[in-house]
Amino acid sequence: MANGLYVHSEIGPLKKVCLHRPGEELLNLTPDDLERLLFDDIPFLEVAQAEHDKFAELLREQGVEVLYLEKLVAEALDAAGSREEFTQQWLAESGLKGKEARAAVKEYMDSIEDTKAFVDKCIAGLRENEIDLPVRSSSTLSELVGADQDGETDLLVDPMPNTYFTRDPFAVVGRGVNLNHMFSVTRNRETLLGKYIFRDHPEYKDAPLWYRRDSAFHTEGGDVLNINAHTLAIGISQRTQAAAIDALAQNMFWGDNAEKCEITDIYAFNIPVSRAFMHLDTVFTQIDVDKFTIHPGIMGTLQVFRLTKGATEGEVKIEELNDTLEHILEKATGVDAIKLIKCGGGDPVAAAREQWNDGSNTLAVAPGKICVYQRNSVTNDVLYKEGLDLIVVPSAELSRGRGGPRCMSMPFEREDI
Ligand SMILES: NC(=O)NCCC[C@H](N)C(=O)O
Repeated sequence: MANGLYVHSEIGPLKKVCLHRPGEELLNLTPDDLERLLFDDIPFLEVAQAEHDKFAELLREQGVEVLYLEKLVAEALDAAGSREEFTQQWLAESGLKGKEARAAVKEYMDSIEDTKAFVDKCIAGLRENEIDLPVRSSSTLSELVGADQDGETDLLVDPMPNTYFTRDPFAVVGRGVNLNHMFSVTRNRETLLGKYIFRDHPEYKDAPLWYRRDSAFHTEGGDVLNINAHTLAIGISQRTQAAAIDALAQNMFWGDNAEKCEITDIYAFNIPVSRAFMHLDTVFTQIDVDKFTIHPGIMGTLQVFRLTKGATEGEVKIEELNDTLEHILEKATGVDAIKLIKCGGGDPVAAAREQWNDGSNTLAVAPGKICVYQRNSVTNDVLYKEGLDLIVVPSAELSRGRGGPRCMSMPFEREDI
């Protein structure tokens, strides 16, 4: 069994990370589709790519091996001969209406010889004017009513513009993976990419899954923080339902792969439901052994629960922790004194503005050494003063998707601390 996954913390020296360079999917964003596709503005692709290339280069300079998601998927499909199966599933989840349209898109996708180019196209989406669609057969009501009902759109298949936020469709925990069922229909298609990597890729196949994309409840990787080998923090948020955490705990403690799972304690943080706070990592990330960045807006309002394995088959114990966040984190991490560093330096206006552009969303490449967005200058000054080593990522265009360095990365391997 091949499985090159190993993540036991948020801050251990980063060895391998999975990214996606934003591609033509961003050229298929139009103002009318922004809200549905979970964007707030249309990034300028050329600049977004240059910023992303810089992010990758900065990571490589730190000795991190950068893996590209689309390449991994292509390698997985080629290695296992599973491109046909993938295509069928991608088509089934593409929102295409009618047999004829589906057959025409299938023919077009099959004609792309190179598997990497095919995966890029699956992510980019398809415009109506890209293929010769057969005249509508009028054989189904949905074809007759068509776009008028769904709102005008010139897209035949939606793009997956959020793919560069590799943090969310799956999350590596220990030596296994939460393969998520995501909150939105549009983003849930990204989990298909993960399904084939962790099933078919020569280096990452047969990964034990702690969560499955066909689960009933939704959860996303931005809510998952690896505190240590045995402790997981997870947000109850707009994107992760409490019921998904119940299911995850059940799988980790009692599921088919439970003997491979090292997690014994799951801390569930109930954060306010809003677009600005969509995931736990938009308000809270670990940056050093004893330090976290935090959006001050959530302090004092947090309800926290601890889930542990019960004594009888299938039992999960749940206790509510009534203590300060610092004390709860001290207990979770085993560190004597935890320091919470406020985004925006405590100024509510700077905090709200910089949190909107992911001031609390940092990626650690080692304890105390973190990637941050350049634009969050107030928060970055505070972090410098606290002694952190900052790797500054240009962010004028990347930030328009509402995700920061942590959102744009999924660690596959970290050294233990
Ligand atoms: N972990 C994260 O906070 N990811 C950012 C995701 C942004 C994306 N536009 C979304 O709404 O899902």
